[in-house]
Amino acid sequence: MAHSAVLPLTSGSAGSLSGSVQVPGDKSISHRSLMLGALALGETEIHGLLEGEDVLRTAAAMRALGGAAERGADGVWHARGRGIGGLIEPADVLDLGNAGTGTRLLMGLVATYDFTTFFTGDASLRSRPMARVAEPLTRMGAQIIARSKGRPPLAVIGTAEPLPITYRLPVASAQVKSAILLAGLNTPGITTVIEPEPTRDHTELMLRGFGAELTVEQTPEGRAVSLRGQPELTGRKIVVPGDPSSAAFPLVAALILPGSDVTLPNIGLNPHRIGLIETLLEMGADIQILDRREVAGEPVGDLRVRASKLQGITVPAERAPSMIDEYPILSVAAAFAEGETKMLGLAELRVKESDRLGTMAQGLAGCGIEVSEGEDSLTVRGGKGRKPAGGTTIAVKLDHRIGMSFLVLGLAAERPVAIDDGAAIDTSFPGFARLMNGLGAGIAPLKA
Ligand SMILES: O=C(O)C1=C[C@@H](OP(=O)(O)O)[C@@H](O)[C@H](O)C1
Ligand SMILES: C=C(OP(=O)(O)O)C(=O)O
Repeated sequence: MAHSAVLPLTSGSAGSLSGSVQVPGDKSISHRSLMLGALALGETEIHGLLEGEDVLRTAAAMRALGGAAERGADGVWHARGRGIGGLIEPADVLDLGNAGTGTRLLMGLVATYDFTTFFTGDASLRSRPMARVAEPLTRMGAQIIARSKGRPPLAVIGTAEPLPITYRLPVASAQVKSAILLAGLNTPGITTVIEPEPTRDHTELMLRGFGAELTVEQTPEGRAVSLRGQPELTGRKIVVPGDPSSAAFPLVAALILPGSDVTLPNIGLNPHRIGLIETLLEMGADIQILDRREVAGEPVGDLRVRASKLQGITVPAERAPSMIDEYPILSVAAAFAEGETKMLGLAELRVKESDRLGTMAQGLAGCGIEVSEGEDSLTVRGGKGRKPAGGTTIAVKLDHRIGMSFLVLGLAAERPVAIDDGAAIDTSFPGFARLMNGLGAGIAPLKA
């Protein structure tokens, strides 16, 4: 899996979008299903796995740790494990590419094994803070040696005698929560994570589904998740729903292109993931949720989206964990709304694949949009009856969500918008340009 070649893309003014398209599988659920499937005894069958670069790196890492994770000719993935305690020391460095989730969750998974694992990734991953995971894992007995500020490359020296901990999350992060719970799998006794602000709970749902004993309790300090260590996990069937964070791009494109009517079937609607839908509905979006159902333990539904007049609103800080990856595309929607949209509580955006607050503010300004960047907030002033000017090239800094956001903006701007490199889009949304063009968009390679 070599890092892909640079791929400049451009998107120009499109008419309306119409049709029905299935977005790829959920990235969070895909990582977790490979990890738990390659730990559990017996076979885990995974339908609809996201075959994006980030997830393929996790599959390779699980194989290096002694598990099995293979794609069948029919597109169904099969994982098989050696049971809790059965992982083996990888013979080489694990290269997780662009994936923060893969890296942080795997750091937890290997921390309670008596061996050493080395991690690295691309330039974006090597700039991301891992101390937030290293700190609780150290309390459990592991040692982590990293570059300054906890950045990769790093080594996790696992412990042969792990200690269960009770840990209160200092930042709202499903990745940190999950890393501790996964470390707790090979730890005797009860490991507890307390989260003052609830974050996505796919790890909890899936651990239970594989047979672990896990309880969730509301305490004065927050939501306390407790896992009994050394469970016997057994393989199961997993059906991965469409990723709501990927659906966000065609969804917002349909809202801002007059006359559009798009259906996005089979989208995950976990309550900890739908902050964007909630926000857009408050802004006046015409989004219908059809045929709500439960598939393999996760809520799912079909979204029908029609072009809408949007109004600016204030998005409260407490909503951030349920739409943390959606602020780049929300800020594009805000550029087409009447009035001001204020997004609060965004400090975590500074430590994603790029500093998403800075990258969005700069890019929107470059497209002629009035925007102001606070330390942990972003305010976008849209409307005034004019389309954003566009007509610029955005440096995406290896950030898939920045790339896709500006390509969506270009569809509805006065002049085309280009991105310097769309290769990173494959990390979470392979086939993005093809899918968007199938709905009527005009996204194409940028000719030199
Ligand atoms: O647990 C996960 O799968 C994820 C959690 C979020 O990160 P944080 O936990 O750092 O907020 C999110 O940004 C990321 O894309 C996926
Ligand atoms: C932040 C993201 O992913 P990760 O942390 O896994 O790199 C994302 O997909 O927007």
